[in-house]
Amino acid sequence: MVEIGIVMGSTSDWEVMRHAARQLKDLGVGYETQVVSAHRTPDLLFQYAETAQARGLKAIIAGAGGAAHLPGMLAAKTTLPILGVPVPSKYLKGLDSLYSIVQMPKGIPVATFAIGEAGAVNAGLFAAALLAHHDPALQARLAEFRRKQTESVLAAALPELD
Ligand SMILES: Nc1c(C(=O)O)ncn1[C@@H]1O[C@H](COP(=O)(O)O)[C@@H](O)[C@H]1O
Repeated sequence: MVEIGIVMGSTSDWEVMRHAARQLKDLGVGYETQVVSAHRTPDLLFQYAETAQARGLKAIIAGAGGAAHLPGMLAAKTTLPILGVPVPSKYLKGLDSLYSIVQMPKGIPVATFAIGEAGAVNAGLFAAALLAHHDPALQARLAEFRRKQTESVLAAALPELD
């Protein structure tokens, strides 16, 4: 069952956004992926947002770079939670993406994550946490992910000096 939408402004965002998909896949969460752009495919954006809830989506992860209007415009057209991922941009290194996504006017919220891979990973984990609220098996898988992460950090050794 597809419950999370992962959308991005361009195919060039996939290198970052695939990390959100990876988390969801590893946790057994059903997701779909699609390129949707507020600027380049505005009609598709409206259609995607307006049909998302009826199609069974519970949240949408939206990644975009530069003048990143995609997450905010989705949030304007659906009351589903929108998880915004600022994709690094060529000249401003993603600060433009971050500011575009995080500085929403009051009344239309977008949950904004870190720039780049860490943001995409955490958006995936956060989406899973939203669903886990009503899914004990998923909650257990998330807890196991945390347990293994802790284990690998504790097992890590720092390099010796020459
Ligand atoms: N920020 C947006 C939106 C949007 O917000 O609707 N649509 C595309 N883009 C961004 O443009 C950047 C460059 O895109 P190209 O690599 O296709 O030129 C991408 O990071 C994309 O998210």
